[in-house]
Amino acid sequence: MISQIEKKVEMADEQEKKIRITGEQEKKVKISVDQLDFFYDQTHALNNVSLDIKENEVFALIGPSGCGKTTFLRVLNRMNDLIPKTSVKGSVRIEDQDIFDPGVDVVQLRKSVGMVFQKPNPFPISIFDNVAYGPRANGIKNKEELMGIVEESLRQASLWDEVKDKLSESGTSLSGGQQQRLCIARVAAVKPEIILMDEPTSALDPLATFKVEALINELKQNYTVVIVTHNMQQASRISDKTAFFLNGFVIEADETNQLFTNPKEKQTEDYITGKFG
Ligand SMILES: Nc1ncnc2c1ncn2[C@@H]1O[C@H](COP(=O)(O)OP(=O)(O)OP(=O)(O)O)[C@@H](O)[C@H]1O
Repeated sequence: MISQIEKKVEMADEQEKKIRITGEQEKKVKISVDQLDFFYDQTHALNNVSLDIKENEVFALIGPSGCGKTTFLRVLNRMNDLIPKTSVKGSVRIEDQDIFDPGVDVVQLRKSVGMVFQKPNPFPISIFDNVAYGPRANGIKNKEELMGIVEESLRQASLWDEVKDKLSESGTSLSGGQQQRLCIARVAAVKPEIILMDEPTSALDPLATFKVEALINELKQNYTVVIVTHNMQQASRISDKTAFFLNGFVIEADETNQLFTNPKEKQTEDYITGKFG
């Protein structure tokens, strides 16, 4: 009798394992980049880049200075459009939409692909107004609705408990790490699908870095996160996949664990073992 029960439990475990593995395989591709080239006038900053980034994963971009990581990140919400004499070839699709299609509403694109910068950049207005800024710009005026969005966004950014009693104080009065989490709340408030982060912890101390890393790990439940980092330990701590960039090329992209423990390319190995960079 006992062994029958044990067998049933075992079968149920197997079944669950199968479902989970199938679930993993069915993760949708959120961003599909195909043969992407990017130029700043004559500078060929990205060269034939093809990558798939899946939903609800943290995707890290690593590589030495000037290899194209930030350029790649900024292509994803067409921030580079703002720089004169730039040009792009190839395609970037977010789900079914080609983001370079002339019909694309770039303002809408930047709402669904939010960005967090290296240096925390809260507006010199209250904590509440910082987070409510985007929703207000989208036409939400109702005070209760705004309050709900502000609380939800600050909770998502793991900042609510620290600021709930001082929402009217200036965003710039917070510590660097809190300011960065405020910026993440500001992005979350417009309900993006993708969050781009350009070295979001490089201006923070170790404790603040730890908090933002923990937050990134939680954010992937609701968002796809693409993050540039100079810190390889950070990439290995927080990301599911990593792409190694060099001179505008993607040399290797793989599961983070695989890329750091068993890289396929010699250049990747040399970089992660500190032979150059
Ligand atoms: N606004 C710009 N105008 C002209 N060239 C640029 C501009 N931004 C970047 N570049 C050039 O494009 C190439 C890629 O730069 P990018 O900033 O994407 O590299 P990165 O890997 O993010 O570097 P870092 O790690 O130092 O931030 C470099 O040769 C850089 O000089």
